[in-house]
Amino acid sequence: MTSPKLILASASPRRRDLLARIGVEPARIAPADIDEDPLEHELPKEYARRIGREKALAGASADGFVLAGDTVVAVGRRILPKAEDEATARKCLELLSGRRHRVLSSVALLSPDGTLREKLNETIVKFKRLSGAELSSYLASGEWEGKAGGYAIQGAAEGLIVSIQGSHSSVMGLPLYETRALLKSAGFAIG
Ligand SMILES: Cc1cn([C@H]2C[C@H](O)[C@@H](COP(=O)(O)OP(=O)(O)OP(=O)(O)O)O2)c(=O)[nH]c1=O
Repeated sequence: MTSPKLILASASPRRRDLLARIGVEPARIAPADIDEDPLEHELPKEYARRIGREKALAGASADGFVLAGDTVVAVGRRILPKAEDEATARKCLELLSGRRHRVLSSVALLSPDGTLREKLNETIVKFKRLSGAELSSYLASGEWEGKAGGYAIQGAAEGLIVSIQGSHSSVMGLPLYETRALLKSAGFAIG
């Protein structure tokens, strides 16, 4: 009998690269097309958990494990958007400048028998106070595009980050410690 395969329900190339670091190669990539709008009054942690879960459930498959995740940048109870344009990225970065914020990354794993397991990582990131020139130069890099909170730690933004308390992989999109633990507890063979 062949062991069940892994389906990654994510369009994010970063999640694929991060998984490869722990020796996991998905057999298939099947991005979930779900409504990612937060519910009214939904708290950031609840939102991250719900979206991770919904992505995994949308990819439900009888012949494999389905792995999904969601990364949310939050300031207090406020969920920052994914920056799709420069004005949104600027607003996010002005808000993050000189202060701490939370990055919440959920990971959800659906087993072939229908069992859903999930974990959430919370990491605190602190940005330096950004000067006008720093802000403009970061915006010109375009690295913020499609990123939650308008920055990508895996690029130039790391030069503007004073500290990170928690998990670097989580800020990038997939908390590897939690992901490995979930896969192990579900009985998925990790190399
Ligand atoms: C804060 C931060 C976010 N991000 C990215 C990770 C996620 O791709 C994105 C948050 O959006 P997500 O909805 O978590 O992921 P996605 O849209 O890329 O992929 P899919 O929904 O198909 O799984 O922001 C970084 O790459 N680096 C960072 O430092």
